Amino acid sequence: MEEEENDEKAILEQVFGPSSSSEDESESESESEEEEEEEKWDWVAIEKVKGLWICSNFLSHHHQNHLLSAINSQNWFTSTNNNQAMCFGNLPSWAHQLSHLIHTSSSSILPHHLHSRDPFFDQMIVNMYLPGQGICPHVDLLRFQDAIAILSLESSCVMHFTPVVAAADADNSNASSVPVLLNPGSLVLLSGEARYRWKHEINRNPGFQLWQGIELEQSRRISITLRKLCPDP
Ligand SMILES: O=C(O)CCC(=O)C(=O)O
Ligand SMILES: [Fe+2]
Repeated sequence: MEEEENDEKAILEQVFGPSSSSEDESESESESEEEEEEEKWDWVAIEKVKGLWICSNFLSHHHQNHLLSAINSQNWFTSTNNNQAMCFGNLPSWAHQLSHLIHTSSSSILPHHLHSRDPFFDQMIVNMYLPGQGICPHVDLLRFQDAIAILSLESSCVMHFTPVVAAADADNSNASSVPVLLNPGSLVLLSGEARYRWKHEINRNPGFQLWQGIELEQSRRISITLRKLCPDP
């Protein structure tokens, strides 16, 4: 167990630098200590959606900032008409290391046949959403294997999951929609039913981003989706 924790720490340091390094001058010592705490990953199963897990504290503020700097240095979103970047096969080193980190953290929640595949992920989409922008209900393409990870950065949002097979009573379809809060630094993992039998959606139109009755304030949101392609037929 202790060995596993050391392993996690080593990976985090490799990816983001030592957590004690204070690149952000405004970061106080007590905040750094808090972030050390945050490196313990708490996976929570979303009960109604089998195979859906969230870790709200997957990355500390410090590590989110490192990741955002790495994304910014790719210059993907400097032009206003570009809001998506895709990589196949050769992921940038920071994404490769993020994949490694997700792999390490998910050993107890993913079925063995998914956790043991190599490479764990070989495809990445980075999406940039301005306030009001989201993604329509969908199931990810079947060209991707099971087990999909989505990391959120910058702005919180609510992702809704709805069953692919709609409830017989159409009026009741809202009742079976399951909201999940994706805060910055959170990671969701979808496998099995969550990946194949539920659609996911982010509606950031005014009035739709409600969490516990309160409308979330929106700013730019960046997400990193990691998946693995199916082998060629
Ligand atoms: O941006 C997100 O959080 C979700 C992205 C997504 O579902 C997709 O690219 O298939
Ligand atoms: Fe998706």
